[in-house]
Amino acid sequence: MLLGCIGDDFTGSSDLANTLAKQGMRCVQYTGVPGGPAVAHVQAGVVALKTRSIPPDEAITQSLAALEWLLAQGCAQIFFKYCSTFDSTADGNIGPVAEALADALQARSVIVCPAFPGTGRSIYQGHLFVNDVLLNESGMQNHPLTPMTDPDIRRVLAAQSTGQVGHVDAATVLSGASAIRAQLEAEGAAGKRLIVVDALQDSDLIEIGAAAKGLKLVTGGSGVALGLPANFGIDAQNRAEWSGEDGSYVILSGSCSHATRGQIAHHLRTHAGMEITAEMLFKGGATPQDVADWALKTEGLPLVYSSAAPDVVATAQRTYGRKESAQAFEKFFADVARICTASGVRKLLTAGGETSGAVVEGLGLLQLEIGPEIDPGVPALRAGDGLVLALKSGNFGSVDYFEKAARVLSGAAR
Ligand SMILES: Nc1ncnc2c1ncn2[C@@H]1O[C@H](COP(=O)(O)OP(=O)(O)OP(=O)(O)O)[C@@H](O)[C@H]1O
Ligand SMILES: O=C(O)[C@@H](O)C(=O)CO
Repeated sequence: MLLGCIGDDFTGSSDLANTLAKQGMRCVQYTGVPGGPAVAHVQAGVVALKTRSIPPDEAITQSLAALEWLLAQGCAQIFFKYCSTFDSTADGNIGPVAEALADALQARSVIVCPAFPGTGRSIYQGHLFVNDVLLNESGMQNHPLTPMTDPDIRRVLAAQSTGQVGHVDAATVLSGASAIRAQLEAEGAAGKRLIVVDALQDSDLIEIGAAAKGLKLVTGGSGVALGLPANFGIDAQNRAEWSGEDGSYVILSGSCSHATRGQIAHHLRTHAGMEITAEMLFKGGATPQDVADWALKTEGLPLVYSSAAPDVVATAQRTYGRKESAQAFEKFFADVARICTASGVRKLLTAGGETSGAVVEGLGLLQLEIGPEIDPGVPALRAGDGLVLALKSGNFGSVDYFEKAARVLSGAAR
């Protein structure tokens, strides 16, 4: 294994694996830290954790365990993947985990670059934009678990780190890989170990990737991984073969993100859907078995969703608790997925990082092979014979994403 990756959620991990696979790396996504060695042909291993919104000390412990396993597989470079909207709580976990990994690897200059221009996320003067608005005006200020209210990534990171935060500005990035590397070294030498790097477009990320050659630790969104495979001499033309599955589908969405809600509204115009509310979970009204039975007997692309507008989510959180309601929905979706796959569903689409993590863990899927891209940041995945999946990050995908994903999972073109 050449490149070892640690993802703080499951959809984000498949987003990273998608980028690496598109750049020709033979890549596998693991659910948590594997119990044994990786098979020999894997060039990039992505250990998917569910550490984005748990207490920082637990996130550090899990991330260091992943690091230990990846180093034992021979990885020369470690990549810590977090969200392109820098999703974090007030305490972390991006800063605490990045610092713990940097300590363990004795890394002096660590890139921090959440940019993903393909999905509209760019960084200019340390500020994160989503398309043409700042992060705190993008809808992310209403996220159920990690509301983002400050667009200055340097300030957000400094508040959750022990050390000072450095910066490589856009003008330096536009000057190319050597200038970026020189500024990274200078910031590191000045004691600023975590260094926010501006990036506006893919060509910036390729230069940042080239500047990262030989660095022990790189952190960011999937975009900054674009330039890393070339450092290992990987040919971008290498692509794994993909064949889909026959059989029925189920779509499960616990994502309350803006893009997902638009995709759901679009999908419900032509497909059947069942909404799950907090009241149904906490006061009774639908069991996972009832819902799975409905999905199993519904033709086409049945959608089960709890996705709701920010005021509905806020009311549920006030009434039942933020953590309690999140966990109740996640467990519910994992149970529905278990019943559906045990009853013959072969194609599973999930929306939302936490939701997808709960489903993949609930199904006990240990590793996922990476198939073709459905939409930027979302690959088709194979969990072994008879089950293919697509794990969609909340804000990813076009408005007709669910139908497109269904086509790719069945082996057709997008
Ligand atoms: N109606 C609801 N009320 C309260 N909480 C909800 C509701 N529906 C879902 N949730 C919870 O909100 C959280 C949504 O997070 P999730 O990561 O799944 O989606 P997302 O934030 O859109 O995706 P991503 O992290 O990929 O951007 C989950 O923990 C889910 O259980
Ligand atoms: O980087 C992103 O935006 C996604 O891969 C993700 O992590 C969302 O959960």
